[in-house]
Amino acid sequence: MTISVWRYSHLALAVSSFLLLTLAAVTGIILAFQPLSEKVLPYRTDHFSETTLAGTLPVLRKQYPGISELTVDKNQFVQIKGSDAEGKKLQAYIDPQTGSLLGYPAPKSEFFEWVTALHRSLFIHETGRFFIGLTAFLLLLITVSGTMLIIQRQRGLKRFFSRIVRDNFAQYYHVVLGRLSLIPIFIIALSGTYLSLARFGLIESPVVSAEVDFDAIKSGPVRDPADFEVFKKINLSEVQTIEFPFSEDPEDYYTLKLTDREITVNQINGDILSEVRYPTAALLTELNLDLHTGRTHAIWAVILAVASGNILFFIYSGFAMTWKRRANRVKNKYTADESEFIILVGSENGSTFNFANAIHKQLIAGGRSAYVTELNNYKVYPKASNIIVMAATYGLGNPPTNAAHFAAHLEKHKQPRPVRFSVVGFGSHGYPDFCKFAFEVDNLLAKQDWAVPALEIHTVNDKSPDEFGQWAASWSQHAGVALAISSDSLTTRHEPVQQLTVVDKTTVSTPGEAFLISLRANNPTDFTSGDLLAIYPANDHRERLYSIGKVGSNIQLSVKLHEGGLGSDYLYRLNAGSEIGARIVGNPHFHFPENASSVIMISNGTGIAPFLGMIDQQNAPVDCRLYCGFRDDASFLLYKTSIQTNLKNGKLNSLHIAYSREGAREYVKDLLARDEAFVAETLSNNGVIMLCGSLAMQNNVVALLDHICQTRLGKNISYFQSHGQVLMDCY
Ligand SMILES: Cc1cc2nc3c(=O)[nH]c(=O)nc-3n(C[C@H](O)[C@H](O)[C@H](O)COP(=O)(O)O)c2cc1C
Repeated sequence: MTISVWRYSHLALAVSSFLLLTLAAVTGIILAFQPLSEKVLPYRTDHFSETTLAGTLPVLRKQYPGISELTVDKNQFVQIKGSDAEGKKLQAYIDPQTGSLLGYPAPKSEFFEWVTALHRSLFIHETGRFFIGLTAFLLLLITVSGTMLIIQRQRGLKRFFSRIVRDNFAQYYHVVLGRLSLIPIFIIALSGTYLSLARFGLIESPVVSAEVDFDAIKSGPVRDPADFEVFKKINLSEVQTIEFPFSEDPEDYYTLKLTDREITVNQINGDILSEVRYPTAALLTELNLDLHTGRTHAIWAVILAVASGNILFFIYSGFAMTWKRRANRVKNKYTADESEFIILVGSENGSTFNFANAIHKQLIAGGRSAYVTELNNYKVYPKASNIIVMAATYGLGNPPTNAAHFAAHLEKHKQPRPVRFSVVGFGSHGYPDFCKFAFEVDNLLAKQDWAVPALEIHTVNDKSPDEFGQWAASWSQHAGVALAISSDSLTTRHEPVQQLTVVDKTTVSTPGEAFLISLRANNPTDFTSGDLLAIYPANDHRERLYSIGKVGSNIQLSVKLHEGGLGSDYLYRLNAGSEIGARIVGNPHFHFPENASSVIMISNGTGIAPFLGMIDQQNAPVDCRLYCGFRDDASFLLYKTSIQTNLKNGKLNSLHIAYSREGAREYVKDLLARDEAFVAETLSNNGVIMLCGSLAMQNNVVALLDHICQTRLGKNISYFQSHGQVLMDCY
């Protein structure tokens, strides 16, 4: 089944149930505190679980001759009912072994009663119960469709719990929390559905009662109840209620309502008079009540409260995601048939529409007829001279939902005249199949006899406005259409910045060299090596990202000073003590692996920055090796001291340097080619390879790694990428 079916079902179910689901979740959170508030009462005794009926019933009957009933509640509090020595009504919690009085039951909390009624029936009796039952069932379906979506997103059940790439807050936590609370929410939904079905008689749960044959009741021999075999065998923890004999007559007997059966016992000789097991449906009803209310275990009650809280978060984040998707849709001024420029978009979460809109607006403003639509709507465009495809990639290099039928439509609809085309792929290097779908679209278009390639395919990593700007500039030149795309309209709004103070900065003698700058967050902040620091050099939309090395508790960046470079120039002009506003962006896909025993770090140039921090942070016995490339020995000098210290103290096991402009004039790839066997061994022993630096280096190294993987391990590199064994953060 395609992702769209599950997504639309998930959304439709959520939309149809969100009001009642919100109410049920809020009341559910409150009600989870009811068992917690009861469990703290001091009526539970330490020896409860070792007490048998033989040890308690004779004691109680002697101490309270007017006792008529004993109940054990879900908190394991023992309560008796009857009359006291003066014949007054008695209802109290007691210690089952000594019979001593522990306290009197308080009247039920009106607040909890009120919330329970709202939770169960919305105060409208059976109608309300029906709607609440329906909501529980819809929640069950939402859980199933959500699970299917996670399986598809994670590309298989096996990787259900593997790393999630962070796209945006709502989406990331919708999935992360969804995975964590899946089982409790499934249980809440299933038990709620079951209880409603039982309540409406759709699951029959007949009340059974033991039948006693009065003719068979014997009046002897008289035995001490403490010696009754049946009482010796039954523990208090198995008891729900015990009805005591009304008088001393043999015809009056004990009725033991246990958790799984009902037994009647002759009060004279301890014979079992009758025994009947409860039907499975009744046992299941009890189990579902326990699971749905958390009344038996405090920890489970807390889990239910947290899971109900998560349901509220899912409602918020689910709608936030949907809103974002819809907000980016387009309004067309011209029809498809009258437009010269056709922009076809493949987008799952809507951000690619943002880019398409920017181009669309510019074309319209320039007096051109342009039309934007989804790739699935592809058809014949009689007046088209240019087609631009902007396509994201999802899952196993799959098309987004709104592009899934493009290939079939393309086969069917031939354009009547030559049309120039250009494909822009939107993707993320965090995924193994970078922009795969866009490449497929490019290939498919290239095969059409009417299609004339205008440009080579362009890719945009992580919605980079700069990379998109590069494509826009090339395309506008090629198509002879003026475009002025401001990154303002493309940069997604960023979260508030925080203040950092410059601790230290090295100097350079000429532009083109790199420098190190260390910053300290003014307020405590959680970050680690591999995260990114976003700075805003001109205090406007323009954002520059740098890979962080956490050295000590400081943020250390390694920056190449570009002449006139916005970010590098800004950072270089800072002095110790200066304050800047910046934002730490979590980049979990490039954190040092938690469980690997060996890690190969590969970098070129300033890509060494996160590794300096990762090496510095080492305190576990991980075999860390660094392969790095520089122009010459002078470029390496900046990092030499700290690396040599870490080599000496054992945090780094070995260092391999390639100089491209002196000595053997080689690249980091050449070093790896020499150590091919070791690279293969690292991967086959579940080690991890991390790459940081330029995309050119990444391309060369990935090609080599793929060759090593295929020849020595019989697998493609994508196998190791999807198992989190090859991590990349290149730019
Ligand atoms: C669940 C998920 C899977 C993704 N899979 C890939 C992938 O396989 N290859 C890739 O290059 N990008 C992948 N991406 C990144 C998206 O293609 C990228 O963020 C794109 O800009 C999103 O565009 P949209 O908001 O228009 O859907 C994935 C993103 C998500 C959330």
